[in-house]
Amino acid sequence: MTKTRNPIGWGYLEDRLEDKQRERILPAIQMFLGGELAEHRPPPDDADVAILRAKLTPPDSLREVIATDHASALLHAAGRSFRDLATLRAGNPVPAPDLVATPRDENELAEVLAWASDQSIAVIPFGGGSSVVGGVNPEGLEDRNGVVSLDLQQLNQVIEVSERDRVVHAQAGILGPDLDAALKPHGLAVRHYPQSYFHSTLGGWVATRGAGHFSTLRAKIEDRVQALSVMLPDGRMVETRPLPASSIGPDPNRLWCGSEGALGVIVDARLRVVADPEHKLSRSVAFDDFPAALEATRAIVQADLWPSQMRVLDPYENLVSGALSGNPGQGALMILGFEGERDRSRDLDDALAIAQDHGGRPNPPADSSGSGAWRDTFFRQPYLRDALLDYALIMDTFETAVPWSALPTFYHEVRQATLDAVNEVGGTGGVTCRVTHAYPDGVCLYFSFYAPGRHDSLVQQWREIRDAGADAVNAGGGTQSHHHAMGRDHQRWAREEIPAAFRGAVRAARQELDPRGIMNPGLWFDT
Ligand SMILES: Cc1cc2nc3c(=O)[nH]c(=O)nc-3n(C[C@H](O)[C@H](O)[C@H](O)COP(=O)(O)OP(=O)(O)OC[C@H]3O[C@@H](n4cnc5c(N)ncnc54)[C@H](O)[C@@H]3O)c2cc1C
Repeated sequence: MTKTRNPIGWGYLEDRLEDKQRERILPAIQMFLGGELAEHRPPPDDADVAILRAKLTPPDSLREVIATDHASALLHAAGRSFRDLATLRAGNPVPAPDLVATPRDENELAEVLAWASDQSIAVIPFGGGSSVVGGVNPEGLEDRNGVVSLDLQQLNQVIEVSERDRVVHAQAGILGPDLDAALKPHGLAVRHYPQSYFHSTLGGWVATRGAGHFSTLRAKIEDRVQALSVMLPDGRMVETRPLPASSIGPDPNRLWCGSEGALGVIVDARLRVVADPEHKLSRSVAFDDFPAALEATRAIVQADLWPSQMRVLDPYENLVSGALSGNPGQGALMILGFEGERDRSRDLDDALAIAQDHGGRPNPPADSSGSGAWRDTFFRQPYLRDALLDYALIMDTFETAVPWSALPTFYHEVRQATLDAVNEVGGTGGVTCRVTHAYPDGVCLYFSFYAPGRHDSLVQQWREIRDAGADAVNAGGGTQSHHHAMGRDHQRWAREEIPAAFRGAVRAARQELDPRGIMNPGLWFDT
């Protein structure tokens, strides 16, 4: 069955939470909130969401690949952050692309770019549209002659699977599950599972420097990019050489990893993949508190054990996510996963021993109260967020990374600043945190916050909380994003994070590759 993308919500319309599922969860939400939710207000009909756009006339030669209808423009008007979804429901006209181009091959892609260049029309590459940082939103582009959303979903072929090199070469618009399906017969897998796995693309992962399933070693997608093909706005193709490593100057792949559509269109990528693991093991470990669990995490990653997954929930996250699946957790919880071609039970035993040295209490292997329950909640969360938006619940996340030496102070300060803002805005609510990725020198902390909002001012309320969290991250020396990218939303803080000379170098690279400035303008250090 072909499913329909929800133009103003997460994922597919067919997979939305059913009323009875929502009703089952509401009491737990009310309990954690310690306050009342606003009245239920269903989302508007798509057709009633007003969009702002100019009228552009595409050349006849492109008519077959260009859509001008309201539904297409609406679907491409925003990513899928809380801000995006709340904005789409707010009742004000939303900036949208004037046209949506969906080229079917590289020739059509070149033609779209040539037309846009010629007419000084902004082009915003669009993979799955799951950006949570304002990466695909045509905002602040009123000075352009128009905006085209460049949907890459038709460039979705697997070009080659090299079993020998363990590399897949595929077009950028392919979705996560389709890439894995092509690898399965070869006994290979990407095993890159962002929470947006079903709705994000290879090109989007690379363009945002995303992260997924692996918590160590292969955490970031840029470490797995072997080579890229990028089309510049003048139609030139840049192809980097497939190499396992090189020291011939700065790495060209790294210029486009994280380029967020601003340095050309990633047309295809060669990605290092892994053998579909024969062995998978997981255990959860209970800790009295988060600092003890963090110390155990550090000791495990510094012991060269490289767990494939290492999620560490602070007590608030453990309580809330457990309760949503009917089993509230106490204290902090570490979820350890080891997978691979060989049996990794010895690594798991060593990691468990280290965890015990730090006060951890391993749960029995079959205990599903830890890992399984948490994973289910994780994948359903975006649909839950939509359902709770009907009650004006502010529910969002932000992620950062810091060195171990900044912890646990950084955690406490960012959490407290965010919690203060939550209480200021909603009168009640909560902030939770989990470790999602761990490195020998530091860790990625992923914060979630929730507060009761008001239907008429959700975006402003969200912004107050989000800004407080971002300010605290900045003050503590963390990055504004470990894997969600900069987008339009993080520019204010990114300016402080990135040295001025490097910002200048990026601007110069942009001038060289895109002299007319049509590629995703307004992003990065333009202003
Ligand atoms: C519920 C939810 C959960 C998420 N979980 C994760 C997670 O676990 N890990 C994670 O890393 N991210 C996560 N994200 C963020 C998002 O899914 C990632 O940033 C993802 O990599 C974006 O891929 P996409 O194909 O949807 O790209 P899009 O959202 O379409 O685009 C993202 C940016 O990349 C540019 N772009 C896209 N394709 C190309 C291309 N071919 N060439 C040049 N530029 C391009 C766009 O212009 C834009 O700036 C999540 C988002 C949501 C909504």
